[in-house]
Amino acid sequence: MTSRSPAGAASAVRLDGVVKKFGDTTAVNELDLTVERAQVLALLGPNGAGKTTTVEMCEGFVAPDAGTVRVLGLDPVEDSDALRPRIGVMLQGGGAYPGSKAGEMLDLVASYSADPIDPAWLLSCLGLDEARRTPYRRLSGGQQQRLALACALVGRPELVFLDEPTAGLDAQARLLVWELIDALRRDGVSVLLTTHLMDEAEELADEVVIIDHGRVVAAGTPAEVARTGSEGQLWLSTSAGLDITPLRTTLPDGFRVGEAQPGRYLVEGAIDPAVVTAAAAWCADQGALVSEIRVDQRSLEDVFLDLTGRELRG
Ligand SMILES: Nc1ncnc2c1ncn2[C@@H]1O[C@H](COP(=O)(O)OP(=O)(O)OP(=O)(O)O)[C@@H](O)[C@H]1O
Repeated sequence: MTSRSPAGAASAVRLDGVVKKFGDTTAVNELDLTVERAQVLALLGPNGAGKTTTVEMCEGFVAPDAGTVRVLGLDPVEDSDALRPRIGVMLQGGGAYPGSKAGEMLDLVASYSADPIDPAWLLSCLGLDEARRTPYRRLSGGQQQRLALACALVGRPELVFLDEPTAGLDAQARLLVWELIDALRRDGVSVLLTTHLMDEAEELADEVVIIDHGRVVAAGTPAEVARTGSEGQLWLSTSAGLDITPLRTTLPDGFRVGEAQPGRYLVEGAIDPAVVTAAAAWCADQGALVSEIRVDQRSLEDVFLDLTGRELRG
């Protein structure tokens, strides 16, 4: 991935050749990853792929065995005091005192920040007005999740780490969190999120990185990743009996072209905009009018399963 940060500004997150081992297990293996400023990057991978370990290294909770980790240009372990006020961390159920009330908890986290967002306003944004005086242990799972998000955001961070931010939320709360993440990006906040939900990555992420066994197996925009290594299909409906040789000759090696049914032509291969243009031009050259062009898209989930396998992970 190329650096697209403004001149002088470090990327929000940059990992180069990062390795982390736990005994015989290599959780993260020569990982390179960049989150640009004001970008949402979704880190995807099956269970045990190394997502949490990667994020924990960025947060400074775990030190890498090799390679470099830079967050807002700083070393998250060495420079943790300088970094802490500038980042937001959403912990899964962690760090809470079970007896303390939701409002008190958020007020406490806000008190650590020089310029916090108004906690009452944030609770209201996240639909937690009524939960303000509720002890943490009495909050529903979805309310605890939204409170964790509020705690990550109350200090106006430049960069937020969100670990499965919508896991266990109902459809309404999920939409609310998606809108909030989108608003953060518009405000220039960078977001590194992990998720198991492909539609969440497709909806929110500027960049998607799929990791498996601690290595990157695909990276790019959701649309780019959905095209990764995939065979696509282009269907053209037009006059029957056209000469397909010119189209075959125009397309690079590896494409298959045929008339599947009279007047319905199928092109198989790595379909991109240039292939669609070539197919339309081929029809025009033969004086044939196209009544329909359809590209069968593969989903991010199809590609994810192709790359990481379909068997269950422990
Ligand atoms: N503290 C630890 N001690 C020993 N092994 C660990 C430790 N933390 C992680 N691992 C191992 O490292 C590998 C990567 O784990 P990690 O939690 O980073 O994966 P993940 O992608 O976040 O998985 P999940 O989607 O299940 O949360 C796994 O094999 C895990 O068992």
